[in-house]
Amino acid sequence: MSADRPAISTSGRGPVRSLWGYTRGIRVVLVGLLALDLAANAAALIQPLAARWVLDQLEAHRSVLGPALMLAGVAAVGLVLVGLSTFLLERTGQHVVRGVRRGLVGRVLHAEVGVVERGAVGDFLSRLGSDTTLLEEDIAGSLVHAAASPLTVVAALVLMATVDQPMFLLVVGMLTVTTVAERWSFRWLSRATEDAQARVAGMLSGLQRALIAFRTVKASGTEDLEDRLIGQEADSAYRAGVRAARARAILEVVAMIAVDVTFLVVLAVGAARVASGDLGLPDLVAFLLYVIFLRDPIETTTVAAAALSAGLAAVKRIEEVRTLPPEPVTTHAGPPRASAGGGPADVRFEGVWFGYRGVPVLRDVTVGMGVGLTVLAGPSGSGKTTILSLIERFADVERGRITLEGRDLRDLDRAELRHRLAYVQQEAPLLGDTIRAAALYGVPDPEHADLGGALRAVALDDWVARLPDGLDTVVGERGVAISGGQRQRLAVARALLRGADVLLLDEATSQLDAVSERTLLDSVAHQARTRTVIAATHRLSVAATADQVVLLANGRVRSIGLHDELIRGDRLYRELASVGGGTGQEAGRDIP
Ligand SMILES: Nc1ncnc2c1ncn2[C@@H]1O[C@H](COP(=O)(O)OP(=O)(O)OP(=O)(O)O)[C@@H](O)[C@H]1O
Repeated sequence: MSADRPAISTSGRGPVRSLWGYTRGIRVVLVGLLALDLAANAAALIQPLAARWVLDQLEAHRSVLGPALMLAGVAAVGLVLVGLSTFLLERTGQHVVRGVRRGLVGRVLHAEVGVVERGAVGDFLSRLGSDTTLLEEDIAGSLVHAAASPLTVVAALVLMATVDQPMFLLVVGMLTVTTVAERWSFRWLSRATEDAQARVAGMLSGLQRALIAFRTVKASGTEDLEDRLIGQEADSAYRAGVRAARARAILEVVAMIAVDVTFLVVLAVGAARVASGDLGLPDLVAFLLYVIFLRDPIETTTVAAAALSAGLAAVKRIEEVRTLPPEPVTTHAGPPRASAGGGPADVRFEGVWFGYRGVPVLRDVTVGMGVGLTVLAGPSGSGKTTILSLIERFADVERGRITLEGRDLRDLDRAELRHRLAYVQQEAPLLGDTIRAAALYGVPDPEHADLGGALRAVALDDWVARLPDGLDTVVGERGVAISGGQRQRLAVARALLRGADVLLLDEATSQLDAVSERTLLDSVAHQARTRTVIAATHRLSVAATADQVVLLANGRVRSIGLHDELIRGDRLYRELASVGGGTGQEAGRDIP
């Protein structure tokens, strides 16, 4: 199969709205956390006033014990509140991210086959991993702080206004200039973060591609080439990361300069006003303490806003996966006619047309496939796998219809349909870490499944018996510890155990030796006595025992008949049988 892989399309919703959407269900908690954060900040806000009280008491030669105790008490309460709110914020962030991650996994697994196959796997992984990690920092660090800290700044400003209005206006002016300057850095930061995340995704996709084809990479001596290509993505991610770090550093420095310059200006202006008698010394000290106090919420606001803009870049990428369309649900699906294992199920294609993104692949295909073995033959690219995919409803036909027992597949619930089918895909990947788990994967009633019988049917029983751990032998997620032929046979065993009415085999014997293939074909033939077995293959040895052979060429049904009939009557088939497989669509065009 071939497939070009365009990037995952962008979603229409703005990232801020999406981020807000993630907090559904915990908004009350967030409000509580905001209150906690504000209480912690309020405790800090009281301190300058308490300090002024201490100074006033000193000036008036009165006892400072009361105000001093209050100062210490407020500081202690403030510290406890800060610790509590930091922990609860982190926990809430983790909670939100868990929900987003689970949602993403569900989305990808329930999306349409075509949509997922067009996206690069590494890209999905990076969105699930590093993008959601950024989001976690974002939620914990910014949502609440970004709301609480500006409020604290406003409260500090209000208190400043009560102390001295001219100096209050001075502080407001300086903060306004700072905010405008910071906006530039935010944009810069957001772009750089988005770029860095996309590069990390590119790096993961590249590595994943190279690891899947690891032996080919080794055999082709292209380790250095792959190293360079993947390394380039890592370099680009580094450069984007540095740009983001620069923007973040500038932001923080701008914020700190603003506070420091404001402090100096307030000190100079305030000292002049104290000298002229317009301002009392305790007022100036309280005012200066407020300016120093501002450093913290301003820094927090800046860091939170920086995390927010970085997080929003991640949200954008997360949303692109979260909005993947799921496989459409058949709302008008009626009750199933028979359950899996319930007997004969014929599949009919009636004038079926289908293509991938506008390029026709199947053209007016009409064929019936009932109980027995149907072999789909034809040159490479003639549409054999596509026929199996359409039966599984990985995609729907464009024109015509496919029926199962007379009912249009589009009228059947997908899950119900797939329950009645068993499919062995070309690469026969194994899911499950042991032989037992791999063979029972997706089997409806694993406790009562005849595992031994299925392994015998595919001639794996002797091999398994010789293994020290038998059925519990670990074969690895991708079955790398076993040979290609054994993997195929295990995949067929799994399909047999599903007890489905229709068995779909895509090149399921391509890696088997003649003896193993014979054994497997006998099992298939046995299955075909009561079931519909449809096998796409280049190995026309399979076709010799078939009840019918459907020869495809250029997406059309060229001939239907028994193997011997086609050998006698079709030159293309004869050629395919003699060379053991087609070499391309050309064969279909050249031979009349
Ligand atoms: N996901 C896809 N996106 C775009 N084109 C595709 C996709 N899958 C298959 N095709 C194209 O459709 C045509 C038929 O492919 P298909 O895999 O059905 O052929 P096949 O007969 O099974 O080939 P083979 O024997 O080589 O496995 C090919 O030209 C292929 O490039």
